Amino acid sequence: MTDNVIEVKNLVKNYKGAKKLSIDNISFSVKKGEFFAFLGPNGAGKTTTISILTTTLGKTSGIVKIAGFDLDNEDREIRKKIGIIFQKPSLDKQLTAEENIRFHACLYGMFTYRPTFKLMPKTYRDKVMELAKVVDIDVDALFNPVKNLSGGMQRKLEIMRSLIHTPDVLFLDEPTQGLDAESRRSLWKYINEIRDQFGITIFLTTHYIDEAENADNVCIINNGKIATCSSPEKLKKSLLKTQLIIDAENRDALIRELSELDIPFIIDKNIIVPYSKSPQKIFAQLKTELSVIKIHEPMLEDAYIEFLNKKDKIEA
Ligand SMILES: Nc1ncnc2c1ncn2[C@@H]1O[C@H](COP(=O)(O)OP(=O)(O)OP(=O)(O)O)[C@@H](O)[C@H]1O
Repeated sequence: MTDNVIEVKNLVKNYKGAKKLSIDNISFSVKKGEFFAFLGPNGAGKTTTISILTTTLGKTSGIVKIAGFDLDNEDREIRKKIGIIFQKPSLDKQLTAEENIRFHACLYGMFTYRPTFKLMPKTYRDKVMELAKVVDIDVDALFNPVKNLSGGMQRKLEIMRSLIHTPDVLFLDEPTQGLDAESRRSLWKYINEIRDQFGITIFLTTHYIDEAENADNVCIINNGKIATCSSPEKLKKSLLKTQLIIDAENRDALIRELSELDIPFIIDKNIIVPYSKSPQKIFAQLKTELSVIKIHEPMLEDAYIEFLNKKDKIEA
């Protein structure tokens, strides 16, 4: 038994009439409970991949398995195992928040439809209240038409709806697109809480690279091909050096000392000393009194940009 909840092998998508393959023979897997981020520039193939995995778009060839079910002949089972939050909200604005959830739950065959919340079974009512608490939607908002709710609230409601059938995998396609910084932060708070509480696997595509900083694994897709798959830490280590940012009142003396010690440095606003192991060794050698000491830890975004730049140079 494999503990992979998503397995993709040699996946190809050739849109009708397109000149090149949008997905060009990609393979990757995601373990149960993992937070997996799928990153790439515009047009790289993220939405195409996520649409195939969530059964909303047909593939040209390849094997896709979700929660042990084969996309080719078990797509109905797959739909029951996944929750989806799309780039564009897909709520019915005329209905109340709770009605949106109720229709969804009944569509999934979890409950028989009843015309009011009160007439729905207790298990449904309890689940709605439990999830409303997790995503911090108050009871009044639940029974309000969606059109009266803010963008952030609607996103929370979508999370609630995607979780009502307790999926194994939650697919998030650019979930924070169009949200302000505060709503982005609170949305992530709820997603993390959901991970902790339910152990759900998260498959994320995003333009905000910082949102993938805490991912267990990151795959970068470029021109329909997987460019690299790795943990954010490994990706950063393989591409970037940590930097020491230093300066001194007597800058000339510091520059002279670094040169004499053969320590590579860059003169910027301060003096940047790239290092790979420990900064201790560098400090131990310096006699000049320092006025600035900072350590710059590279962010995933730095590694991502470096990686795409390198690839462009190689391919040019
Ligand atoms: N319906 C379609 N017909 C033909 N080509 C398409 C279709 N949809 C997408 N493509 C092409 O497939 C490629 C991948 O597009 P896709 O939307 O999956 O990229 P993406 O990484 O999600 O981009 P973005 O971040 O801009 O949403 C692009 O070259 C795009 O032009």
